[in-house]
Amino acid sequence: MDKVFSQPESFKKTTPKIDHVHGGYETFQRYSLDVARGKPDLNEGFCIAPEFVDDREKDTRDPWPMETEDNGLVGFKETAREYYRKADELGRFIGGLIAEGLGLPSGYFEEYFEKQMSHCRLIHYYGQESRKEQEDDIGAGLHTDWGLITILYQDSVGGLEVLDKETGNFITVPPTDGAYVINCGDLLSRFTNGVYTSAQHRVKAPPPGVHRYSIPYFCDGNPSYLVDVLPLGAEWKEWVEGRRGKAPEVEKHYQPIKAGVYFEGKWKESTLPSSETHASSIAV
Ligand SMILES: O=C(O)CCC(=O)C(=O)O
Ligand SMILES: [Fe+2]
Repeated sequence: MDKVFSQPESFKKTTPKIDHVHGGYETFQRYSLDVARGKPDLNEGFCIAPEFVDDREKDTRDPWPMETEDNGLVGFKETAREYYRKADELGRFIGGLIAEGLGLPSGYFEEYFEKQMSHCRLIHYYGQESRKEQEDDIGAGLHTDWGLITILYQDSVGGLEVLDKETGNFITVPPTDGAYVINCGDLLSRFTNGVYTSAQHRVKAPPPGVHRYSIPYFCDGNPSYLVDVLPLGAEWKEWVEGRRGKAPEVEKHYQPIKAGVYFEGKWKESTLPSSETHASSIAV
């Protein structure tokens, strides 16, 4: 992954991410996941979207960066595609387990996963060497993930923390060899009427000179899928399995929303206008 990010800026910008749908290179400090904090996150990314993997959109543009012996990227596309597909499979499998755990048929979330708009981000965190390290240097601001679940790989540097809502303390999520972190996202929370909560988490920036890499795969669902609160209560299981009849009345904490609409809204609120805008504010 370091090979991707060590390319010259001009090269990285040949495949820019331009909107919430497509993938591509995301410049340093593009996002500010903690909207209230309002400071840019100290990371850059490369976002792999469906069109990078299955040519679904029949876009003639090759979204992948050029691979040459000189730039060391030969094999990047193939490896990244393979990773995306495997993560997608794992997400569906875990989705099946979650459905079963909720007393639903294991295929309950299949329609959600069908042609889903998943994004896999390769993330590179780094502190700014020109600046003194600051206590509040944040690699990724406090946030919840947006989709059903996230499958997160992190390297051995550490820095991921989850907020304990009861105490207000942060709990570190140490890197564990051979293990993924699975996050429950906002849409799973909405499906379960808040019974499952999407935990707030953040990433502390590594100290100057240290580089951290992670790969979250976000199961963000089919954009047209209407996410609605599963009807909880005694009749719940029966109603969902039969998919018929009127759902038992429950007090919904969330209104139905299309997965794509939710995702677009969250992306827009977390994205800064452009890295250039912020370059001036952090240069001092
Ligand atoms: O890099 C990490 O460990 C977590 C990243 C994350 O939370 C996110 O991108 O949503
Ligand atoms: Fe996250």
